[in-house]
Amino acid sequence: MTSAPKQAPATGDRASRTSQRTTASGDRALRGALRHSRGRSLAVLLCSVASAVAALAEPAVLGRSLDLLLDRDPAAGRWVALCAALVLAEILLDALTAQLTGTVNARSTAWLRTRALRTLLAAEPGRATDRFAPGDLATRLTANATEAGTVPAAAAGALAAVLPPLGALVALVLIDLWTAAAFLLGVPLLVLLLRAFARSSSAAVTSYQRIQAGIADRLAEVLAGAHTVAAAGTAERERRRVLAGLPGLGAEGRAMWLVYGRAVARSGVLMPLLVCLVLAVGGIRLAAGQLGVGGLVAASRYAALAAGIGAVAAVLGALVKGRAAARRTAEPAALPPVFHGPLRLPAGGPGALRLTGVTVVRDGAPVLDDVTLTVPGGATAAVVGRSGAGKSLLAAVAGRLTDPDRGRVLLDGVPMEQLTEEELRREVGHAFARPALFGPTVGDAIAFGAERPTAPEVRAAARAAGADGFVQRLPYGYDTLLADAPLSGGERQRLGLARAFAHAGRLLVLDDAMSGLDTVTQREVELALARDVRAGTRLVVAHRLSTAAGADLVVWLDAGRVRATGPHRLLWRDPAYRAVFTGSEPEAADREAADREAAHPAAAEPDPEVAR
Ligand SMILES: Nc1ncnc2c1ncn2[C@@H]1O[C@H](COP(=O)(O)OP(=O)(O)OP(=O)(O)O)[C@@H](O)[C@H]1O
Repeated sequence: MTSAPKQAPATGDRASRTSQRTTASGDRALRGALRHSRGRSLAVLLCSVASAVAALAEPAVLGRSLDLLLDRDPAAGRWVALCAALVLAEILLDALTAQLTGTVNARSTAWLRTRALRTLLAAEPGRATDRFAPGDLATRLTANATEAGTVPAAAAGALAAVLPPLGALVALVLIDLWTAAAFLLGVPLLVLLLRAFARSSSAAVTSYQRIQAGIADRLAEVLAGAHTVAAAGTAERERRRVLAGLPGLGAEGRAMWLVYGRAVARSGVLMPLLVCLVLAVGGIRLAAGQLGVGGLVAASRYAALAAGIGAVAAVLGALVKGRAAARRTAEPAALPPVFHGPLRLPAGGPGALRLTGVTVVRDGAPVLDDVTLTVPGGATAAVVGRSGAGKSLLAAVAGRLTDPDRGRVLLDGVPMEQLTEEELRREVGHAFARPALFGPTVGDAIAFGAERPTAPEVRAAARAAGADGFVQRLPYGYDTLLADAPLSGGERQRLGLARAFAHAGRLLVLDDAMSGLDTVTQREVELALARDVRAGTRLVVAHRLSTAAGADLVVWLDAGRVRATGPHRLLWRDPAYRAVFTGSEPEAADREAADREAAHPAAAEPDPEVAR
């Protein structure tokens, strides 16, 4: 099946609405993560606030100790001990905060990632990869989720980060109004600095993350197509294409560091200037006898603490980065889930399949157009048609891997979307041309499904799919690790078929699932399917004439529409139908058919069994 173009660029109002929506869903995800680690986040908040309080109390206690020591007051010992206790408490609380922050980060990341993954898997198959390239999705669920996961702890720590500077300012006011006034002179500059930092770093971070995901995506694409790239001799060109984003990434990275560096440099100049100013004013006040030595020491320490407001830039930076990352993680999680109803199928039903007026629209155009057909219960229907006719889409709709935009699909009279998920997946099976195999071992790959078949059932299914022979020859048979089992395309297909057979329900959809089998093996598998697998309705997408000839009914698709349904032998009289298999124009197909008919004469008149 052809995939749709990735993420069309949005423009103007639409782009801004999309951006607002993704920001809102990112923030919602962050609130969820915060709720999930509420207790530990609160502990981070309490520990960091307690540490900040200890840091705030320390200069005052130190100043007081100094004054008492200078006065040779016997109470000085108690104050020195208090000072030491405060320093110790600060160290212990910081260590605890670091440990708790690590836990909160890990839990929040896991929550965000699980949530995104759950919604991705609950969405219609293919929807996510239609909208997001695989490498991009991988980055969103790994690196971006990790960055977003730091937000709850960073938010809890942010309060503690502003507490010492603000508290220090209050302490300055209490110690001496003039020293506080000297410090306040520089505050407007500080505020401007922080605002500029938040604004410019947010844009650079978003752009950096987007380019990074682009590189990851192209890399995943090239790795998946490594054989094609090698065969085409385009490795160098692909290397350049994958890394094409590097200069942009470098530029955004430099921009990020430049913004950060400028903020640090400006605050690096501003802060010592402020402390010097406070010391100068404090010195004048000391000389004037308005301030004691301890007061001056405390004021200088508080000025340094208050100047630490610049460190808030780092916390702010982490929050900005995390929020941008949360937006990216939450975006795929906004895909709508597939709806499942509460109904079950009638017991013992034959698996009659009915499609009425089924239309599937992709990229604004119908790719299945008003398809109506009936496959009687227990019958095998072959779906044939030229490449791109819509066969795979029809198979996906019939097995409810995708929902039609219009029309209905009924199994034994029950609308598919009204079935419970368990009933749907128990009664409707699929096999594909390029199956993905899951499970540590070969046996697990066949057993993979909602309900696990027994080992004899797995073997029986493998026998029916023509897989038992080569599986037995593997070093540990069914227990061979998939990673250690070198499989050809046809062998993979047979394992995929075995998986479908082991879980066969009343409807089995085989989408080109035997294309890699030689004709003799295919015949054997078809016989075994009829003989050894649970009886039911089969919908078989096929390009081979023998499959159409062996089916009870053929559904002939042409450009997304049903051109005719009927038995193969009757459809075969139509040169256009024959051309589907011979690949030639109808006239040439006509000649070929005439030659064939000369060898195997068949009725020539149109037949009422063929529906058009
Ligand atoms: N997700 C999608 N987005 C856009 N177009 C799609 C999507 N899926 C399928 N199509 C289009 O629908 C049409 C039918 O595709 P489908 O895969 O069903 O064809 P097919 O008959 O199975 O072809 P083939 O025999 O080559 O496998 C094609 O033109 C394809 O480009």
